[in-house]
Amino acid sequence: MIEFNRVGKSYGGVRALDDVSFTVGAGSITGFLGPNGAGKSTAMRVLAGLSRPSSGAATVLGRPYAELDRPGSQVGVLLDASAQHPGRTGREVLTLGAMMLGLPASRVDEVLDLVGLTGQEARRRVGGYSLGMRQRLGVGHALLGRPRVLVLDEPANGLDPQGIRWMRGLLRGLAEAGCAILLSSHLLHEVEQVADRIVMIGRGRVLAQGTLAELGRGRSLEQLFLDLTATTDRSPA
Ligand SMILES: Nc1ncnc2c1ncn2[C@@H]1O[C@H](COP(=O)(O)OP(=O)(O)OP(=O)(O)O)[C@@H](O)[C@H]1O
Repeated sequence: MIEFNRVGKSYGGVRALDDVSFTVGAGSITGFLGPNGAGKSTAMRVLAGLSRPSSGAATVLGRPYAELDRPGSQVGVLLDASAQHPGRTGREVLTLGAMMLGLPASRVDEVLDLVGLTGQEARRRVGGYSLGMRQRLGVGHALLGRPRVLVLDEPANGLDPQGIRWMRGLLRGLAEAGCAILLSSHLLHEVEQVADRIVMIGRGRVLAQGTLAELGRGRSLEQLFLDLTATTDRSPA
């Protein structure tokens, strides 16, 4: 459902992605890991059509994002939970999103319920939201069109323990319903619990991919991460 095929991306002399290939299938959650500056957000931006690859191709449901019919209904994207207009209320953000997708207003209430934002919270301006509330709103925005593919950049960042548990249940439920989920996170313990597969990158290159059992061979995800990234610098060449 998600496919990176030899994707490269350069910014001037900086090689942010170098020959990146992996897939995410229906009904599975892939944890996308790597140190700061490894290229995770760049890869997700390329996948969501916000940035052009310098080489190779990233496709969703067999096509580049920009060529999808009604992409917002097929692919849910959360790249920056703080990107929402601070002057709008949570309900306004979701209502505008629903209008863009041609969805009934009732979907806004369903989504608020799904992400655990109360009616009172939804009436507040996003500028006054905590990071955790913004994450819930961002996930809700991504889920509006009941997409089959989800691309989430650090959605658990800023959530409290209850929020993290809620997110885990939500993502597992979506995957069980057939959704393909690409999830970046620095919360390794969380990824360990929720992801079926791991793709680890460093300096823009895929360092390892597979199930944790295949890759870890008894090591925790944290130890695997530290072992694999010990030999790579944080930033691209
Ligand atoms: N618009 C840009 N212009 C120039 N360089 C960029 C741009 N976007 C990203 N980079 C560089 O590309 C590299 C990869 O950055 P990216 O944000 O994708 O990493 P990341 O793995 O998401 O990091 P983090 O875990 O810190 O979010 C970094 O060296 C970054 O400085």
